[in-house]
Amino acid sequence: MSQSPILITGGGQRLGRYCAERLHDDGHPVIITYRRERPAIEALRKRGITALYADFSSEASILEFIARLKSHTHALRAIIHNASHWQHDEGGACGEDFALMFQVHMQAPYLINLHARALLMACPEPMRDIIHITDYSAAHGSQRHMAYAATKAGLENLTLSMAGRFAPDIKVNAIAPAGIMLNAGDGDDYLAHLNSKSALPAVPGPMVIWQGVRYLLDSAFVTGITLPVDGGRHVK
Ligand SMILES: NC(=O)C1=CN([C@@H]2O[C@H](COP(=O)(O)OP(=O)(O)OC[C@H]3O[C@@H](n4cnc5c(N)ncnc54)[C@H](OP(=O)(O)O)[C@@H]3O)[C@@H](O)[C@H]2O)C=CC1
Ligand SMILES: Nc1nc2c(c(=O)[nH]1)N=C([C@H](O)[C@@H](O)CO)CN2
Repeated sequence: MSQSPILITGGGQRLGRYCAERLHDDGHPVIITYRRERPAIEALRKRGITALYADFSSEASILEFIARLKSHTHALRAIIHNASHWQHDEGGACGEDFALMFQVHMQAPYLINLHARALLMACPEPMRDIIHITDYSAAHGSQRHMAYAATKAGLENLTLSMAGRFAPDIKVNAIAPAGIMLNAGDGDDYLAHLNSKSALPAVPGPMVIWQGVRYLLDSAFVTGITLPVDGGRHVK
């Protein structure tokens, strides 16, 4: 059983919440970050999961979160960067949206990994992990989500740099999902559109991401990879 907590950002809903709950079920102490207080956050607290407020929209707010994290724990078993702002490019170039996605997808993982490295090194367990949740579009582009895909590509590149810099003490890997969960308002047409893009047509839900997280946490000989969890889009 893990004694040092696992931090997962954006753990208040959807994929992050599902993985936070499974990690807790597996006996890991879990810390999630959230921005908006709501019943789901209280429900996680009632399960024994720690919820820390974090807004990754500026360097100052990222550093403020890191300071609170360090006052909350002296060690971490793993950091899972799941938080994300998903914004399309429609309506013309919007620099503010690009800047926000840079902050959330690149600057927050960069600063948290560098500043929290000592917390991972203080973990007495044999393995320590950083996992970046990126996106299929990081390696393939997206005509409707160009800024989103570009900032996820930056996170994917950070995986390579930090895997080399943090080895052998800390493993650094990424998971690149595609079409995992629908959003409110997604209709049958969009579901059919998603299924048409995959060799394995399905919108599987968060279990498949949890399986990837568990694999990476348990694998002592894997670092610097991006694990595609996308239904085989690249072979379609
Ligand atoms: N869902 C899917 O099918 C796919 C998902 N992915 C990736 O998987 C991960 C999880 O996806 P999903 O669960 O749908 O994600 P969500 O869109 O539900 O976002 C996850 C969390 O990110 C947090 N967040 C957003 N902006 C900020 C910010 N500025 N500061 C701090 N936290 C922020 C939110 O916290 P709060 O709610 O507390 O405000 C939110 O709960 C993401 O990285 C996503 O890009 C990739 C491909 C497919
Ligand atoms: N932060 C988010 N990123 C992404 C989401 C999401 O809901 N939040 N969704 C996708 C999927 O491609 C979705 O459109 C189909 O499941 C991509 N990234």
